[in-house]
Amino acid sequence: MKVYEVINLGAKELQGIGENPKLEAELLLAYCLGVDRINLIIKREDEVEEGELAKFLGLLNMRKSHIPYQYLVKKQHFMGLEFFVDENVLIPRPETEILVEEVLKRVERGNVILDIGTGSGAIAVSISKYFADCTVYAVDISKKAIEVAKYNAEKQGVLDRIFFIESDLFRNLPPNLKFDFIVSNPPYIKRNEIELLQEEVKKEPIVALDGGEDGLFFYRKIIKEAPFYMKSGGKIGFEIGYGQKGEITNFLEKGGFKDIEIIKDLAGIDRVIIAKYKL
Ligand SMILES: C[S@@+](CC[C@H](N)C(=O)[O-])C[C@H]1O[C@@H](n2cnc3c(N)ncnc32)[C@H](O)[C@@H]1O
Repeated sequence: MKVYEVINLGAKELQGIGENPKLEAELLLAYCLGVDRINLIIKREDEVEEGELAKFLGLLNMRKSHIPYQYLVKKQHFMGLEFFVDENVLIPRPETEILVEEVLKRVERGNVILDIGTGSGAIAVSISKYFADCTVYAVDISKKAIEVAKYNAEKQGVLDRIFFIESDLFRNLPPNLKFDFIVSNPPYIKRNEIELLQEEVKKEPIVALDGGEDGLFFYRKIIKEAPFYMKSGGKIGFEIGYGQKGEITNFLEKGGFKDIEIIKDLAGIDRVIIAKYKL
């Protein structure tokens, strides 16, 4: 079969699975051929070798079982950078770029930043890449996520600027460390809503999704403990879920934070919250 025929077959097979079956078929085939998607145009009329076709059909089947294509092609773009992803980490989302952009607007030279729940390292690596003059600590409770994040940091040439620590929130941080900025995109799905999520999302690590009974477990806990780890005048920034602004604002106000700012995403949903600790 020729390249374009394989793409058409894939797109047909993926009808009703993803949002853009043709694009996904192209991405899967490009991965099997070891080329960028753009090269498929030049290769349109080329014959696909038997082994490559078998690999493609295997991936197609996996995609039909709702495994996100990013896990199959092992990558996702975030902040213009290519991140390796596998089933041990959440696939970085475009909404999270808003959090990174807002942090980048506020970070100052020499700042020490903490990323809680780093996953693929999307936030920590992007901050480090686009603002070299800072030190980043990145923690995650998942050892496998830390391995992925380290790999991504190395790929982007920022491994020497990020300290990766396997840790339950603040627990394993070096003593007496105080941060200028604490940033987190914590798990924020209500536990009883996880079952209702899209099949693809349910293939992502549960530890990256489960925000406890009310989805607010991590905000409550981080906001309560953060003051022990923040410099006076330091900032905290979270990605938040739909409808969570009110309660999280409340936690922040009660926790001694002020100058609370809310940033909406492109859909007009309150997506990022930033606040200052005292001073
Ligand atoms: C929503 S994901 C965010 C991943 C990544 N920061 C991003 O924005 O794409 C949440 C992350 O928090 C981590 N996590 C969950 N519980 C944790 C805990 N108690 N301490 C540290 N990290 C935790 C998960 O392993 C997961 O990687």
